[in-house]
Amino acid sequence: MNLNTKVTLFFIAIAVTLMAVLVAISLYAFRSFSIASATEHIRTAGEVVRVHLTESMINGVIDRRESFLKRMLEVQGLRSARVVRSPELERQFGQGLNMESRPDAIERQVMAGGRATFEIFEEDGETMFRGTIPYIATSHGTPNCLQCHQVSEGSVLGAVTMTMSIDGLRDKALWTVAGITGAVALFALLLVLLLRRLLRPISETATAVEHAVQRALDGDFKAHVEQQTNDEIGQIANDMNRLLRFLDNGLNRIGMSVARLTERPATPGENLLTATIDMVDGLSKASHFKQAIEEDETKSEIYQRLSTTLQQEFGRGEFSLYEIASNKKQMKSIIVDGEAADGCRWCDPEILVRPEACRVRRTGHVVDSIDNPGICYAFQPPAEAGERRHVCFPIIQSGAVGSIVQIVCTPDEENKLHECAPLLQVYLRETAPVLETKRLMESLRDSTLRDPMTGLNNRRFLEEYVETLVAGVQRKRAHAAVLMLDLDYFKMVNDTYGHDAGDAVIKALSTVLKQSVRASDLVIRYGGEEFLIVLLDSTAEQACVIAEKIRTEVEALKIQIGSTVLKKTISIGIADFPGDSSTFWQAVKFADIALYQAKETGRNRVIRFTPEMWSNNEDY
Ligand SMILES: Nc1nc2c(ncn2[C@@H]2O[C@H](COP(=O)(O)OP(=O)(O)OP(=O)(O)O)[C@@H](O)[C@H]2O)c(=O)[nH]1
Repeated sequence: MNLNTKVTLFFIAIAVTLMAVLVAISLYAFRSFSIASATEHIRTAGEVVRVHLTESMINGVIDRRESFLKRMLEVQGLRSARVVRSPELERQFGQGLNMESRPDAIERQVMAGGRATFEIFEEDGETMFRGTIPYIATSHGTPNCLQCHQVSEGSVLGAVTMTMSIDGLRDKALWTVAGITGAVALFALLLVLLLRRLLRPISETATAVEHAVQRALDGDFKAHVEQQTNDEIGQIANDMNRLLRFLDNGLNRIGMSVARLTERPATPGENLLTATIDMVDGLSKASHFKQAIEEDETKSEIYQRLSTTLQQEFGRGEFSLYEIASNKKQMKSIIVDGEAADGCRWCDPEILVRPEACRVRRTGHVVDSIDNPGICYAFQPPAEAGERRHVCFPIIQSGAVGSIVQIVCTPDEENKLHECAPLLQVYLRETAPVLETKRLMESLRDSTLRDPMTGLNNRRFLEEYVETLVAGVQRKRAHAAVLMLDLDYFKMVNDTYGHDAGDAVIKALSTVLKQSVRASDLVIRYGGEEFLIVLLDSTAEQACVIAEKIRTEVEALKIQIGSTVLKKTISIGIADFPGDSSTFWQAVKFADIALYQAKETGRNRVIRFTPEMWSNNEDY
């Protein structure tokens, strides 16, 4: 119900109530007036009858009383008039004249009480007013009643009863009330019409403002509120239009800027306000995400955070994160469906060894099988998963695809995935430089811990890693064998064939060493032509077997240097940690002592450290 209707109904209710009160008061007033008027009439007529009766008695023509009473009835409205005698008068003068009937109950009551009585009653459909007035004997009047009547002062001599119709009075009253009511109703109607006319601009402006606000809530700020007056209401319409223009302009600019940032295409008919709020919200979250990954220590932490974001912010359950190796010849599966992984679930595993098979890696563009079904042959979801689509996003680092995010969805999730794709790309754009920085830092750090010629870890790496290594051995209550290896007469190679030949020998040896131990073991280039191997979960006795194998392989190794084939031997010293020493570096020292022993006793041999070697420490 609008304001105009409400106010109209309110005024009509007030007008009706006022008219009802007015009619009630008027009717009551007219009734009181009619009764008072009729009473006065009857009192006057009664007095006339009394004077006439007295005069008739004095003049001896009382027998004409009845004709007088009959003539009285000719007075307009008067319907009956009669006189009755009191018992005292009957006792003195008898029962009365011919027309004089017996007093009725009211007359008897009036004569007994000496007080006039008036009443209204209905007769033959007519409203009648009856009055019965007593005649009281008094000696003070002229003539003196007590001269003729043998009664005491104040006695009732008789009563006159007259009836008159008050229909005429009632009709007049009703017509008057009807006239007043009609006039008031007309006035109220005019008032309501005037009020409605005054309220119309307020009501219409309020309705227009309401519609404009509703459209604004739906993201449409193009509504216009018509200015109908030049007063405050018109000012409200004006201000509303200014506000709408300001919001429309401002939100359009914000929306366009945010849309440019997110590269999100506008959807026709979308709510601009909520879309902008969502986009700003998304950008804010992406910014927090960037801050978080910048503070992450390693790439794997970043990948893990990205995985958690895909699950929690984007509601994705099926996805893969891949990383392209720095030599670009391999691809590593980092996370699949939220879990750390080293294989593929959604793609042909061939991409891991031949990254070119991955379309995103090859093209550097988003690969979307929703828009282009079957676009990538490498996408091979497992049969039990059912029908699936994929959108793969590249994360560009140093101008090339460094990592890949693959999102997998069912056909009915296609739209949802497309909707969140722009924001996801914002996250990936934020991730790219951070991943790149981390990758560079890791590679820089790796280079300081690695010997560039052989690719083996260096002594510095061992120094950094030793704490973890010792903790692992102690936790598992296991043994680690420390092997110290040194090429025999290596100086001779340099001196005879040159430094490059010496380098080639060292490289060939490092390959043999790497291939001779497990991937979990450590092979370290400890010095120039000196190497250190830590065999984890291995006692010195088991290490002796491996060391012997290394020795024989090196002995059999043929290194081609130009037209010459070189053959070298190696000496190896072995110590057991913690079997020989409770500290790791002491075990290294013991392995070195054993190596020295091997050199001293002829080279090309494996010597296991014994405590006696240490007791002769001063020899070394
Ligand atoms: N080519 C080459 N030579 C190196 C490298 N690092 C150390 N050397 C050389 O390796 C030689 C080490 O020789 P020595 O430790 O004196 O002893 P050796 O000749 O190996 O004899 P023994 O160890 O006693 O059997 C030195 O001449 C170093 O210059 C390297 O990276 N490349």
